[in-house]
Amino acid sequence: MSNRQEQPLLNDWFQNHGITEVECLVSDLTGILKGKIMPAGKYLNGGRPRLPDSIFIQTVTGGYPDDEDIRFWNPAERDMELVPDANAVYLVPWAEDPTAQIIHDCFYLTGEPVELAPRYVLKRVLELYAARGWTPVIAPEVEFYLVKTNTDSDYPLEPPIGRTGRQESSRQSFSIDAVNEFDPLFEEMYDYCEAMNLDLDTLIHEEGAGQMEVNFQHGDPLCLADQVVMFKRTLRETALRHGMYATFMAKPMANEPGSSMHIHQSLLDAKDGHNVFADADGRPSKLFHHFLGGLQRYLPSVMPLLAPNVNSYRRLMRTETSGSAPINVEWGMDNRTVGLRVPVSPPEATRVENRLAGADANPYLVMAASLACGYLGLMGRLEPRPPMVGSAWSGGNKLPDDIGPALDLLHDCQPLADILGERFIHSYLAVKRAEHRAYFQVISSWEREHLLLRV
Ligand SMILES: NC(=O)CC[C@H](N)C(=O)O
Repeated sequence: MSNRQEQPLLNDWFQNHGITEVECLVSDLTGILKGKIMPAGKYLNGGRPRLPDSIFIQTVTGGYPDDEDIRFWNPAERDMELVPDANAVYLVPWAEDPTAQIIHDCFYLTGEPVELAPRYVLKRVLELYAARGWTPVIAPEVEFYLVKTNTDSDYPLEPPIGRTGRQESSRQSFSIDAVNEFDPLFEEMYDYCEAMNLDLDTLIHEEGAGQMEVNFQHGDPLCLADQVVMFKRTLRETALRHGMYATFMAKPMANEPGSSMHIHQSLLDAKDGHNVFADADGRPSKLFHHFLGGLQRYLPSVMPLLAPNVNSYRRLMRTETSGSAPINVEWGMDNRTVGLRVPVSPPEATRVENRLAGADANPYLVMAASLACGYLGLMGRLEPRPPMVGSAWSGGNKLPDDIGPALDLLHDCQPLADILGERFIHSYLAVKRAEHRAYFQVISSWEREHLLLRV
């Protein structure tokens, strides 16, 4: 069954698959799936689970920010009703009893949507585009590492053991055999993804030891953000079944490159479906340049959504092991040293690849943030700087180099708050600042190593 089904088909779909249980899912700010499990019968009879809106002000460690700002923006823990999106209904292919997993939208009992929900933040940006007669198209690429299981957080992660019984010890970019080391795992991953109608395009080996990348077929941003969320869950589960972990941390190992979530973006005319990023003569259009101008102007301010953790900025630091992680918001044709790569393509596929986001980011928020920056460029008719020809590495880091300064930039950018939602931005800032404080309370091995007997 296609994921683009209509609500009345839900009953039929449940019946065809003999569904007995439903997992009602909502992505929190981090991308962690929160929700409730229900018997299918109750669900089909109209039973709708409720959750408090505080799931959207929860930190990754399960705490809540404790400051004035958050109390102002979230004065009560209000109940929300979870409403299924009939286009986001998937099987749980690994479940013993036939189980559905359904992505839900959140509404207050008074009927208004909950502005704090990442999926809603993306929806409101898409509505702005729809009001102008434009349909954004996105193709995400997600990198990840397979690693040995690791149950003691004090120990660094290690590459897993493949079919040969060995660990990778050198760069194996694009090697088919290095992917096949994990054949049984990937066979199962493909089976699961097929059962869930996740539209994977390609799988490749990336630069790092045990690092892979999957590309998704381009399409509707909301549908693709749902798919990335479901893919992450599916892969983590598959890896566990094969005695490994799959991790989407942005920089899981100090001596290996980080993992990104690149997103290719184009814009269609909603009426006739033509790509408005190309002119009639096939050349990149004025709109394309304004979109790029918006990305250049506003991406530094939206970094906390693309690089949401302390760990995310370790990926973006230029070192011998940083690989091709970008450190700037320059653009260029067919150039992987810039943050905004414009691939050589036929006019109908004219697009920009935003290479800034880490694999650790929430896909709803990455797409919302990037499209919001482009939208501001379109509205303000911003012009980009001239394209970068050749290497952009030497220009220095043009992006915030840590989550703290990144949060300050987001705080100071009113145009982004107007688009993404004032209440969302303030809650997000409070949650991220609380996480940053919690991180600072941990004394690291570096401090014990270098400061213990020297200062
Ligand atoms: N294929 C690539 O471009 C590698 C990207 C790199 N791993 C990053 O983190 O950005």
